[in-house]
Formats: sequence, structure tokens, C-alpha cells
Amino acid sequence: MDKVIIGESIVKSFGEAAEKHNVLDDVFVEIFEGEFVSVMGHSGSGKSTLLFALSGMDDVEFGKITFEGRNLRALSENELADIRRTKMGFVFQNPSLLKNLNILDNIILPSMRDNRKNAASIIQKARVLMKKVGIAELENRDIAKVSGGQLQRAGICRALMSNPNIIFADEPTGALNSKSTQEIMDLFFEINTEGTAIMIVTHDAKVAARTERIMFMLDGKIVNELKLPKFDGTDIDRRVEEVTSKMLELGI
Ligand SMILES: Nc1ncnc2c1ncn2[C@@H]1O[C@H](COP(=O)(O)OP(=O)(O)OP(=O)(O)O)[C@@H](O)[C@H]1O
Repeated sequence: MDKVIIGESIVKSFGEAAEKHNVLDDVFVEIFEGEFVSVMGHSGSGKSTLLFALSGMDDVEFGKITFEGRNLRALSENELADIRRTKMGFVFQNPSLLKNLNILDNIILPSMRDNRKNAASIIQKARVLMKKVGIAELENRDIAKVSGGQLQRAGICRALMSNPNIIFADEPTGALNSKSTQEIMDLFFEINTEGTAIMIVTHDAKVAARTERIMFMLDGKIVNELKLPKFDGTDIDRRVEEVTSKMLELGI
């Protein structure tokens, strides 16, 4: 299987002089096409920084990041933005939707910026995605009048508009109750089954247990990983147990 992203010897630090410390400390990571991976670790261990580095959102001080064969660090800001817009999807804990736009307009906004001429097909695509994620009836709804789970579904629709090859999700269920968390994970599962690679940063063992490879971070390093069979809807309790016992073993 081909690799969608390879990060080699990644180093990134924050702070000045004596305060300076490596938040990413010689990290090697690779994600395969269609893979569903997660990253766990203490708060401050570098998980989000890794996600931002791999997606080219933030530059790093050292190392190489290869996305579909292209060296991200050698690209211009415009080229990087283009890759992020057309090949990557982003989902965050709180989807940053605009308050003065309804759900549909929020979902189509980034695509419309790129290609206003195709408005009709963009709207049609958004409607297909809204139906898929179960928010079809909310297209005209003010974003202040939907639940957190529905908002996150809208965020996922927006991320899927460009048919990304990989979705980067930073604590996508962090603000959700356990029912919505499960529903959002069902959705990610479906998206992944259709071939999109997904990298999720999470503190939740139940979320990580749905993925097929969990990378554990400690002090800026990936110190271990756990591989699980692709989730088939069964054995979730046993999977969660495996994840939690690995966390205990690693002191995470
Ligand atoms: N822009 C920044 N400026 C200075 N320090 C930063 C910045 N971004 C992150 N850091 C520091 O880098 C370290 C790692 O942060 P990061 O957000 O990657 O951790 P994390 O594992 O995702 O944490 P959490 O689980 O709390 O989100 C932390 O010590 C954080 O304070």
C-alpha cells in the first residue's frame, strides 16, 4: 500500500533560549492510503503540533514531510494552501463556522471561494453530503440553533467537499457527549471505508479503539504504537481494553 504522508526526523520547538524545548523531537511517522490512525498522549505531548506539521499548516525546524510524493517543505505558501484545499480535510473540536451564515452556506463557502462558476454542482454536492451525515433538513438553519453533534457533522461535510485523500481531525469529539461521539465515529468509519485516510488526535480511548493504529506520544516523541484489526463493528470493549492497558503500560 502507498503512503499518503511520511514525516521524517521532524523537529519543532517553541520558546526562546533557556525556555526553548522540542515539542516534536525527531519524530518519524507514516500514514498509508486509506489508513485510519489515531494519536494519543498527555496534554502538551505534541499531538496537535504533529497534526499541524504533517498537514503543512505549520512549518517545522528540521525534517522532511512528504505528501503523495511531494516534499511539503519545499513548496510555496500558495502551493501548500492549494494542497490543503484540494487534498486534505480538517475537522476540529469546535468547527469554526460563521455565525451569519446558515449550515449550507457554511459548508459550501470554501468551495465557492475556489470555483464560484460551479455553484449549482457545489450546492448539489453539499446536499448529498448533508444527507449522508444526517443533517439534510438543517440546511437553512442558523448555526446557533443546532446541537454540537449536528455542528460537527456540518464541519465534516465541509471537510469532505473537496474529496480529500486524508482527513486530519483534532479532538473532533472533544466537545460531544458519548452518543454524539459514537455517531461521529460511525461517520468517520464510513468515510474511511470509502477510502479516505483519517488521522485523529484524541484523549478518548473509545475513539482511538475504533482506529486501526494508535500512536502514543510522550514529550514530543512517538514512543509506541498499537495495531488493531480494522474495526468491524464488534469487540469494541476488548479494543478499548487493549488501548487502556497500553496507556497504563506507557504511563499515558
Ligand atoms: N504556538 C505556540 N507557542 C508556544 N508554545 C506552543 C505553541 N503551540 C504549542 N505549544 C506548546 O507545545 C506543546 C505541545 O502542544 P500541543 O498542542 O501539540 O500538545 P497536545 O498534545 O496536542 O496537547 P492537548 O492534548 O492539550 O491538546 C505544549 O507545551 C504547548 O504549550
